[in-house]
Amino acid sequence: MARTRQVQLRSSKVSYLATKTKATKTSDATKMTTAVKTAKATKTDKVAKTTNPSKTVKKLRVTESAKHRQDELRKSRQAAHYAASISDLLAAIYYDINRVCITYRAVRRLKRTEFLPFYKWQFEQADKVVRIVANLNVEEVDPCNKKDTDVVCRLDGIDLFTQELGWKMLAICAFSDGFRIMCRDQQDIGFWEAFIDACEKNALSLGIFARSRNLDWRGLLSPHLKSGIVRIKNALAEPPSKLTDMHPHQIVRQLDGTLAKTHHDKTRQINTENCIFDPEKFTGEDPTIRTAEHGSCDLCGSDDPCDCLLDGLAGTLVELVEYPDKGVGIRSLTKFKKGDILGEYTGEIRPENYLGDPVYSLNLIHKNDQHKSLALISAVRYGNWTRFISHSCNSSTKFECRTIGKRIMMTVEAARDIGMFEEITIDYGLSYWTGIRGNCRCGESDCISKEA
Ligand SMILES: C[S@@+](CC[C@H](N)C(=O)[O-])C[C@H]1O[C@@H](n2cnc3c(N)ncnc32)[C@H](O)[C@@H]1O
Repeated sequence: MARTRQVQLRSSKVSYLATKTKATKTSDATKMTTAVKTAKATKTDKVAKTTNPSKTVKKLRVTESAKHRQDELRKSRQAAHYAASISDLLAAIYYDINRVCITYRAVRRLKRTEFLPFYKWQFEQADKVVRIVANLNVEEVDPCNKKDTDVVCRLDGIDLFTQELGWKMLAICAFSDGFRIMCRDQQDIGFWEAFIDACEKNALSLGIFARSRNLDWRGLLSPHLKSGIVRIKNALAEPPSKLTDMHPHQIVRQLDGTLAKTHHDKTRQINTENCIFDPEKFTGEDPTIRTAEHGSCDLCGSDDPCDCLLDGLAGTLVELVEYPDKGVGIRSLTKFKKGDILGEYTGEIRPENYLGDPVYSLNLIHKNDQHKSLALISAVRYGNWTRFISHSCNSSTKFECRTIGKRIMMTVEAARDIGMFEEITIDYGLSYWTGIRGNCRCGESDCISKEA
């Protein structure tokens, strides 16, 4: 039986706890840093009083730019030092938020009330984090207040986080177990600084991720409207999202940071989780229906049609991003392992000689005969996120033909481990780049179009 595995995304708690940096500095250390900074500032003031003012301004500027450079250097060293833990933590945050949103949707839309206690608990925990930081900004609170030590004990990092990234980002991240564990345990302010930097770089991505999945971050902030904290008021003044009615895979973050709806030749592209068979568009039986000639199920091994389904979890942890020279592509918001099935390539089933979609169509091939094409899967109008994967001459995924449950399908599978925030790529095949579609711009050293 072919090696297959549904994606096994690691539990956020476990992955973060495994990499959590040991506490090295205490909050006293932070106070010390502040004291040193103050002492330095006082020293500078003294210098200003005893020397020529113009020289001093210059000197101060030089000192400032040197300090800025030093600061940048220190930050980049910190980032490199903590990179692995931070990328694990960010993966945990996306994973946790996604889980909360899936649960919320199950309760609200599917009336799956058994998930309500989990959602309520997550909301309460997130609420505690926001409340503690809000209290801190209104009045001094005892950071070791017994009541709340289970949620947040270290206020330096989380307060800095809120100052730098704002209340909306705090409310979004507060829904994550991984983030809350960090708030409770992480005493190293250097780690917090590097983490804040990484979050800042991905703030837009996190914001879109939360908004397009309907995360109720406003619900956490609105009780604090009366607190007088202006930045909370400002965060809530942001107009409510227009993205909530759209599937996350119909929204693209463009190079200039703006959002666009997916389209091709002025026609909107719609998300579909399954292939669409229309007898008016394909003569004969639906070629995606499993028959004996397609062998056993690749998930359970059964020789008869079974109830196995490919779960779509991997697809919920990717985002659509515009890449230079290539158009829309796919950015991973988690880590995948070699062999993971990332998703099914979906679209409308068309005959093999269909010429209406030269850009997105893929052959549905026979599992036991790679040269036999059963149909075309045309994804120009209907399809899922997999249709946006760019080509690379050194790709991270590959197409496979699979028998799963009652169907046969083309899947996208990890050909090697894929890192957090990496662009997911696939090999379109040599013939793709010989026609009207221009040259490959993957930039790999052995790119097929390099000489072109
Ligand atoms: C299946 S679509 C992928 C999604 C597409 N980028 C979009 O914006 O909808 C294939 C098209 O993407 C672009 N593309 C993908 N990979 C590319 C690459 N390595 N170099 C240049 N263009 C690429 C080309 O325009 C190609 O025809």
